[in-house]
Amino acid sequence: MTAIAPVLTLDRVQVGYRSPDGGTRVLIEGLDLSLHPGEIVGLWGRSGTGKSSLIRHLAGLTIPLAGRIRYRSPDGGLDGDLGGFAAEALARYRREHLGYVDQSCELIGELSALDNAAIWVHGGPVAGSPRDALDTVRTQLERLGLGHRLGAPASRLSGGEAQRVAIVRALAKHPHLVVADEPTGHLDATTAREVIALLREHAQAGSAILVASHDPLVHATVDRAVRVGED
Ligand SMILES: Nc1ncnc2c1ncn2[C@@H]1O[C@H](COP(=O)(O)OP(=O)(O)OP(=O)(O)O)[C@@H](O)[C@H]1O
Repeated sequence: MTAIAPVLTLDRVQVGYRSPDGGTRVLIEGLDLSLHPGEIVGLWGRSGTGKSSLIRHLAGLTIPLAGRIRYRSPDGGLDGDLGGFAAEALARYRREHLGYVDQSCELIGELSALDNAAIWVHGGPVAGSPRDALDTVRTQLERLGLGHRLGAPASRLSGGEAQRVAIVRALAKHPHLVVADEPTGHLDATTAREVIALLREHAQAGSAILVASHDPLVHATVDRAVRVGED
C-alpha cells in the first residue's frame, strides 16, 4: 500500500519575528510536523506562545526565522518551499490551494455577507459550475445561522457573524490545505459545533486541516494535536 504523501511538511521551523532594532525573538524552536489529506490537527499552546505567528508563516504571509515549510499539492502541481516560492507560485498557493481563517476575519465592508463568502466563486478557481458553488456557499451560511444576514453589508456584522462568513469563504474553494486561527473564538457552543462539523466534512473530502484553538470543543474533535510552548 502506498502511504499518502503529506500536503505540508515542517522541518525544524523556528517561529518568531525580527524586531525593528535588528534583533530576533524566537517563539517556537525547531518544529517538525506533517499534515496529511483527510486529517484535522490541533495546535495547542498557552496565549502568546506563537501559534498565530506560526499560522501566518503557513499562510505565506511571513517567513520563519529558520527551517523549511514545504507544500505539495496532492496532484503534485504545486510543490516547493513556501520561502522559496516566486511571487506567482505564492499567489497561486494562497488563491487556489489554501483556505486561511485568521483571527481578525477581515471582510470587505461594502460587500454583503454572501458576496464576501463567495468571493472566490466570483473571481477565482472553483470546481464545477459557479451557480452550484454559490448555492453551496449560501447553504453553508444558512447552516451556520446566517440565513437572515446574507444581504447585510459585512461592515454591519457582529464579530461572530463575520467569523462565520470568513470560515465559509475559506472553505468555498475546497482547498487542499486549511489553516484556521481560533475559528470558533467568537461563537456559541451550538454554532461552534456546526463549524467543527463543516471542517470535518472538508477533511473527509480530502483537505488537510490545522486549527489553532483554546476551545475545548475543538480539542475534543481533532485527530491529533501538536503542543507548542510550556504547559
Ligand atoms: N512582528 C511582531 N512584532 C512584535 N511582537 C510580535 C510580532 N509577532 C508576534 N509578536 C509577539 O509574539 C508573541 C506571540 O504572538 P502570537 O500571536 O503568535 O501568540 P499566540 O500563541 O497566537 O497567542 P493567542 O493564543 O493569545 O492568540 C506575542 O507576545 C506577540 O505580541
